[in-house]
Amino acid sequence: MNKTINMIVAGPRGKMGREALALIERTEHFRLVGCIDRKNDGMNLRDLEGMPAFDAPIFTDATEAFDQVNADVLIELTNPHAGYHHAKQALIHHVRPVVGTSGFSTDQLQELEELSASNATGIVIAPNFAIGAILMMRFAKEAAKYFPDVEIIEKHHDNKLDAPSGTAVKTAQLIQEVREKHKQGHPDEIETIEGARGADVDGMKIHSMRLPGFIAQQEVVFGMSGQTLTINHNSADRASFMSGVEFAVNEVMNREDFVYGLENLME
Ligand SMILES: NC(=O)C1=CN([C@@H]2O[C@H](COP(=O)(O)OP(=O)(O)OC[C@H]3O[C@@H](n4cnc5c(N)ncnc54)[C@H](OP(=O)(O)O)[C@@H]3O)[C@@H](O)[C@H]2O)C=CC1
Ligand SMILES: O=C(O)C1=N[C@H](C(=O)O)C[C@H](O)C1
Repeated sequence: MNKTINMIVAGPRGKMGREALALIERTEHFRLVGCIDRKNDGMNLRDLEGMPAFDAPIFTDATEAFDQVNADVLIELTNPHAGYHHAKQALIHHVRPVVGTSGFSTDQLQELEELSASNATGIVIAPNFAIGAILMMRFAKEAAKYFPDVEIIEKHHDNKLDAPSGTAVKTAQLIQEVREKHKQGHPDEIETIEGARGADVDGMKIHSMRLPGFIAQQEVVFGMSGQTLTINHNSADRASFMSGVEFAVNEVMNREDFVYGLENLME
């Protein structure tokens, strides 16, 4: 039998937070001990339509939450500003964060890595929890060894705060490990409208679409003379992320280090 894992969820009323609460409810050894929300308007989680009936306390202050509740893991699903603060407070209190929130800067990631080391507390930051997205990134890295010209097109719902997506940034970083820096396209190309060629990472391009109707989709398009190769991943619902959240929570319990990307926890 698995040991019970006590959890705090940050962002419980959000689209991902709600899925995380449902995951906790259906997983025998997961237990919700608290939530961190932006506001506490007296509304209990059980008052919200479609939410599992938990009695866990809701905190608006992360420090207070970690001081008052005995938690093993923080599931962080808010926004880059709040998420960074929550993850930091969790590490300071020796609570292991599992972070889905995207949009952290390189400096913030480094600070969290240092804090994880100085507190000997594990943290998993997953730019994408969906197994298909992890495989898309792995296949893209493999393909980049043979196709050095590549552009990433990510498509998300129009409530997304960060661009490019965490997944696109991570994909570009994995490709960077095998691709030599070089400028793509015509050497003399000019943008007649600024931004037309997208964001630039060592000469490869990232394009971010934001439209209602999308949840999360990414295409990694490779090209060489006479052929193109497209690797496409689509999350059609947010439940697609939850097996990855479950996996990360179980794994982080055995870690005392900083892990950036679920692929680092897979064989
Ligand atoms: N790694 C992955 O696989 C995935 C990651 N994500 C990422 O997860 C994050 C959440 O996404 P999503 O659920 O779609 O976003 P939502 O906007 O639906 O939810 C975010 C929630 O966080 C709350 N919130 C905002 N500020 C704070 C705060 N200071 N303290 C506590 N709660 C706060 C919001 O409250 P309010 O509405 O009142 O502001 C809202 O309920 C994003 O960064 C997204 O990119 C999303 C999908 C998959
Ligand atoms: O905001 C989202 O929705 C998503 N965010 C993550 C990202 O930035 O890559 C993961 C997934 O794409 C959904």
